[in-house]
Amino acid sequence: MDTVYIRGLKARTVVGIFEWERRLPQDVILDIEMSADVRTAAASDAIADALNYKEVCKAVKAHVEASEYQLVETLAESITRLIVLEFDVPRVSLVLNKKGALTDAADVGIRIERGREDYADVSQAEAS
Ligand SMILES: Nc1nc2c(c(=O)[nH]1)N=C([C@H](O)[C@@H](O)CO)CN2
Repeated sequence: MDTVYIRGLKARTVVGIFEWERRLPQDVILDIEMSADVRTAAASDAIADALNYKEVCKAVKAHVEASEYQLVETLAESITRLIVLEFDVPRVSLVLNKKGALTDAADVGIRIERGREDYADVSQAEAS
């Protein structure tokens, strides 16, 4: 399987457990790797056959900026769910970097990997 990736996607959102974090939006930086078979797009040279990374960026940024989660875990899970279900991606790996959250650390965050099987119940419910 091939990979379509996005690195360093920046979005501003309310995320955190402290009172000041509920008031002040912060930047999160996302690195995303999506499994994809790129052979059809390579043969046709048509964007319609490709996993369009610009469309993924647009959808993820809009989703993150509208969200208000407490934990990076919840935010990360919601992003992988969106990518798998809305873009029909078999497997996605996400690094969510919450830069500036801790003064004594360069950055903190979370890395998760999810696949269609993780959201199988949702896919079935939406199909019926
Ligand atoms: N595993 C996690 N630990 C912490 C989180 C989190 O979302 N997941 N969040 C915080 C605070 O909001 C922090 O970002 C600001 O001090 C602390 N630990």
